[in-house]
Amino acid sequence: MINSKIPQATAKRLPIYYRYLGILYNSGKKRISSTELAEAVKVDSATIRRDFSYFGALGKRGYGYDVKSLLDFFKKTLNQDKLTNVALIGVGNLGHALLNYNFHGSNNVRISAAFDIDDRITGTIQSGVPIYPMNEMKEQLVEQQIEVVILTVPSPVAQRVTDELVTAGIRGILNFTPLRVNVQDGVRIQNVDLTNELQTLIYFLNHVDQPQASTK
Ligand SMILES: NC(=O)c1ccc[n+]([C@@H]2O[C@H](COP(=O)([O-])OP(=O)(O)OC[C@H]3O[C@@H](n4cnc5c(N)ncnc54)[C@H](O)[C@@H]3O)[C@@H](O)[C@H]2O)c1
Repeated sequence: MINSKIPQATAKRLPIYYRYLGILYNSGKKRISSTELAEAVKVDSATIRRDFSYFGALGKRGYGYDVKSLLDFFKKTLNQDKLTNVALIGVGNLGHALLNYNFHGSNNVRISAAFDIDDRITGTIQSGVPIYPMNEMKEQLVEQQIEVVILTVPSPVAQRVTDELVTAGIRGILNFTPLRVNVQDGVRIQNVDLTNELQTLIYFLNHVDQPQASTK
């Protein structure tokens, strides 16, 4: 279980380590040094050692890391040893794309239910996932034991829908809307904003990674 004192930046790197360890394991590799791991995941080895130190002794000095035990450890820590059903709220342009993708790369996370107010799509099945009307949301979330949702509704309704989700017992929201929604303690929000990411990239290109002026 991830300790709540673990920094957000460390928690965000865990899936990267987990994914790469899976690739290594499938290719037959048994052991890896922190330097090799650092080169592969593009995270410096001091950061990797610090990240791993939050979980106690995961490797041995001079030996490196045992790939299988590290993989098993992260699998458990990231809850990848069991299937997690998530719900999608708002099946518009972005919602359809996410339904279509449905985390094909992961065996352990899937969208099992989606919700919308548009009666042209409620009652249908899209990409293998049933779309329910919002008035069935609470009942379905409880029945399917869903605690995590992906929020892709228009921003003007995002707070109202979030309040409904929290009342229905949701504990985690992956928020794609531009609104920074408010929730009570105990509910975790992870914001995803492609515009921000793109603006940050463009900022770095223009201010930090400026190519040297040509001397010709
Ligand atoms: N984070 C990102 O990078 C990113 C990228 C694109 C879009 N977005 C955001 O994602 C959201 C969805 O964008 P889109 O282009 O798919 O919009 P869209 O209008 O195509 O889809 C919104 C869907 O939500 C449904 N909806 C409206 N009110 C609802 C309610 N109260 N309850 C449930 N469903 C409701 C609509 O019927 C529609 O199907 C917007 O907030 C948009 O700003 C974020």
